[in-house]
Amino acid sequence: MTKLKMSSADMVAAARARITEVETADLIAQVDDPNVVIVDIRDPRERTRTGAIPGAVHAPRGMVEFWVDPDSPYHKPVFSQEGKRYVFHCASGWRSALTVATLQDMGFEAAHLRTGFSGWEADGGPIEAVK
Ligand SMILES: O=S(=O)([O-])[S-]
Repeated sequence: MTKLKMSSADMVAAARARITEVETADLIAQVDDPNVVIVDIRDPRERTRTGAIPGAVHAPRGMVEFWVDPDSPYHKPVFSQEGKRYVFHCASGWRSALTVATLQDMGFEAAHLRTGFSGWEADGGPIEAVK
């Protein structure tokens, strides 16, 4: 078997060491804050199965770099709002850590929810159904 230069766990740890992590209780307290944009990068099936954070923007992980980039043909204006704080999340905080580290490299400021949606659910954060 091929020995990888870096494991996925190492990549997540390296990303987490250089990005801003938001605690679940803090994000629950900010869920209605109009200056906070929560971005869900999970797959549609995960969202349908578990529901989602109310008001969260869904951005498939595979498109995030293109959606935030104003020079990309795939840019989404939701990522060009002045004065907003962007907080990305996935299920357990691994994909969002890698995503936010990449966005940091691009110069796009964002944080991630450390525990992901699983922590949100466990801590009683509000959830809306996704069809
Ligand atoms: O990437 S993950 O933490 O949602 S498994």
